[in-house]
Amino acid sequence: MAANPWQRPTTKNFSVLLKLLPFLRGRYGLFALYLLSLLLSAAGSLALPQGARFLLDHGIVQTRMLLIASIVLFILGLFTVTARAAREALATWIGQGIVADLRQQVFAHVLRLPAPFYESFRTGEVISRLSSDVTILRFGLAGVLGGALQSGLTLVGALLLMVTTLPLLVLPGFLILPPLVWINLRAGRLQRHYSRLEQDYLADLSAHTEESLNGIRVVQAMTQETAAEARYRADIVHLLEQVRRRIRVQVGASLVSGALIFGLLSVMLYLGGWLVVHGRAQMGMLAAFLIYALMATSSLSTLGSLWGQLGRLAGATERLLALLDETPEETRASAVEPPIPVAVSHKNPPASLRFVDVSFRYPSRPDIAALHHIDLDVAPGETLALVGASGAGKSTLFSLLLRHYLPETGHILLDGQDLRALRLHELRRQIAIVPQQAVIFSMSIADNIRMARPEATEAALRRAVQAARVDEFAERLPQGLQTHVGEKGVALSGGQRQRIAIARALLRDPRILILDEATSALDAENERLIQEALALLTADRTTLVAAHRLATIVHAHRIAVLDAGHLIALGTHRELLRECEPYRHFAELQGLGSHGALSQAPDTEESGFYIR
Ligand SMILES: Nc1ncnc2c1ncn2[C@@H]1O[C@H](COP(=O)(O)OP(=O)(O)OP(=O)(O)O)[C@@H](O)[C@H]1O
Repeated sequence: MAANPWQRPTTKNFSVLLKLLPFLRGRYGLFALYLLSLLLSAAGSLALPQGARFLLDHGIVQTRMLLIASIVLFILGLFTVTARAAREALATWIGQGIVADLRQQVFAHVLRLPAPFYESFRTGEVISRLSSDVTILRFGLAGVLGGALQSGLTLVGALLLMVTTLPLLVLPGFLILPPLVWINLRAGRLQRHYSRLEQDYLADLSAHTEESLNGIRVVQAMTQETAAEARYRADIVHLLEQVRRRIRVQVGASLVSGALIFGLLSVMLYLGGWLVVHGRAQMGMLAAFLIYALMATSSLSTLGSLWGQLGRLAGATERLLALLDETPEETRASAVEPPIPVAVSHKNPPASLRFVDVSFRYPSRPDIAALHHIDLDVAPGETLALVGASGAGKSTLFSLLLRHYLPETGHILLDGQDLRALRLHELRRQIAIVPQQAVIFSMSIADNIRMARPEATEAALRRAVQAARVDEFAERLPQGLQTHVGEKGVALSGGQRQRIAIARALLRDPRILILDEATSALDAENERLIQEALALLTADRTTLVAAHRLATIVHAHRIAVLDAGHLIALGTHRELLRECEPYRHFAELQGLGSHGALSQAPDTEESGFYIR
């Protein structure tokens, strides 16, 4: 099962269901109608035995009376059936409406949860809550809560009528009530426990499904199908084990309760019959009493079995509401300082950036600092390259800039303003990133690009498409730019996906551009073409580029060398070749040493070169 215990909220009481009450807002009228139909249908059902009592006590002596009785029965039946149908329809409609609202609210909320949340919370778990827990609520809210209300009302009504009909016969009921309640409470608790485990295994199943299918190519390439299947099978076995236990408790409880209930009814029949034989009660009274007793006991056992399901419902509600309790990104940051709106226009000049003593550790790896006391100034319009071995901290710096995480110490300033003081939306509107692996959504190529700036004109889209060389492969597709690319863009090559990501950045026209190994998926020819597009893109805007291939960044204004989270040197390519041993070594490995591209690389006079 999943190792992280905080992902598994448990519930010992049902008060969590009360938290669904705010979702009734806007449905009060329907809910009042529902309560009315609930009352009327219960009243109708409880009135029927009175007819039987009347007929039995007075005997069927006249055909006229029989006719009236039949008509009354028909009208009462019709009334009850109508009220019941209205009750069920309203319960289902209100229940489904509440679940739809809740689901929508939870989805909107998880979309805004920050990177640290997704570090410790598997996406499969979130998906499971939005699917299987929602399903429990969808079927349970009307069925279980509605059923509980109806059975509770019928029980109270039937008990009252039993007391008013033959009060003496109610007394034996007190004998079996305590064991009956105890059995049902105990069974309910056990069922709740097993249901919770069942849900946990279902969540694991979802997480494993998601992981395996997301990485299907890797699973297949590494011939891990059998291992993935075995993991899945193990979850199913555990799941079925919980189902088996739950059924065992359910069957045991209903057998024992059934035996107690029918024992009680037999005693009541015997005692009631004795009263009739001795003239102390009438036949009709006894018949009505027994019908009410049957109604009361069957309501009681329905409530007993619903008790277990109520726990399931409470568990599912708690899981979904727990997601709503997670703090979204904007709130986290604005708690630090009040948000200050920033006017953004595409005509704005390039931004300046400052990293002041920035250190950071990932929440999931608190023992290792991914960045140590980084001090770095990036001038407006400057292209600053970040180089360093894998894991040096380049992408982490970008994540901090995008405020996926907040620095542990220090500040990042954009145009002199702390990122924490900016509204997240405003900050990210000013930045475009071309990541190492472009994420393509299942929609047309045009829409994939347009998501960077939905309001962009057709002409702007065309320009971005041409500059990023998307047109070269899009023209060969059946519907050109309108071609729907499959889930995650499986129909596209890595290079084609990257070109779409570059087109997105071009269309976004940001003040700050982040290129995180943007051309690593391209072949030499495409890389050359894209470099031209990137030159357009980086001109006149502040750019941060991470690259392993130095050839792609020798023309950057300055290059920052990172090593295990430390900024060890900063300068132009020439300066670094001269003064920075790790950089020289790096360059020589790539044939760019002092005899290579050095001579062509620019050497900005005031580069602010230093080595730490
Ligand atoms: N989500 C994460 N959780 C925990 N540690 C992480 C996470 N992402 C990166 N790290 C760690 O932080 C350090 C810096 O990683 P980062 O991804 O910033 O390196 P990088 O220089 O971008 O590497 P690459 O060139 O391979 O992309 C590494 O030690 C890495 O293992």
